[in-house]
Amino acid sequence: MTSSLWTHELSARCAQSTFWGRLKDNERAAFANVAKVERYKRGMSLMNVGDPGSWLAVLCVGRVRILDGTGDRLVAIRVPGDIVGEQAIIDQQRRSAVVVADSAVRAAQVRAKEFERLISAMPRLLRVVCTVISERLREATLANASQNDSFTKVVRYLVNELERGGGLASTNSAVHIKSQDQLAALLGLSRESVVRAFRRLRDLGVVATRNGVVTVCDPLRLRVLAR
Ligand SMILES: Nc1ncnc2c1ncn2[C@@H]1O[C@@H]2COP(=O)(O)O[C@H]2[C@H]1O
Repeated sequence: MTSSLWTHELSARCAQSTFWGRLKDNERAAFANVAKVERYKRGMSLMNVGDPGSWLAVLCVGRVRILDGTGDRLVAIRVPGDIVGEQAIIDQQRRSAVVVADSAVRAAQVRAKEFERLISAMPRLLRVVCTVISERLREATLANASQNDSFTKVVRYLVNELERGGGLASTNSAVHIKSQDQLAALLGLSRESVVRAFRRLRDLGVVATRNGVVTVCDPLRLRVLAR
């Protein structure tokens, strides 16, 4: 695949909140210029905990699971436009997690040295990497603080409803709730905590709410928040 083809397709499809979605055209072109697209079959490992990190990648096609050191716990799911393997390049430590292809994957890989050159020439790239890492930290803080609290209950309720309807994988699936009062009663929560949970989910860009219909805009992120 020529670089102009994959960059064009990825730019058209990826979410604005991803690493690639945040880049300017000239930054995308510079990245693509030094990247090599590699293919992985479902189940193949891209990275293992403890490996030295000599490259990072932007996912072009497919999705990957991020698993913790035991290889058992799902930490995150990354989708086209997301960057993986950036931590070992930034802090020059070993790989922090296992990265496994969850489908057929294509990833545009850039070697550490090339990436160093890119960020020297285009320092904003480093800021974009920092933004992505900062968002991840925020999510982790939120997930930690909210284990088994009202937020998690609301998130898990939405995940269950989507799974029942078979819609977890697709974006913009709808969950119908009669009212926030009734949902609060169903989950044994106060109305205020349900309102707060939906506000957080809207702020994170995970759901939109309107007239008793909850539209799940980012089902993968919802799944990760439910863990
Ligand atoms: N909590 C997380 N959320 C999303 N991605 C992660 C998380 N932890 C590790 N990763 C990714 O998994 C990669 C494993 O290799 P690195 O440590 O180089 O870089 C890591 C990140 O790109």
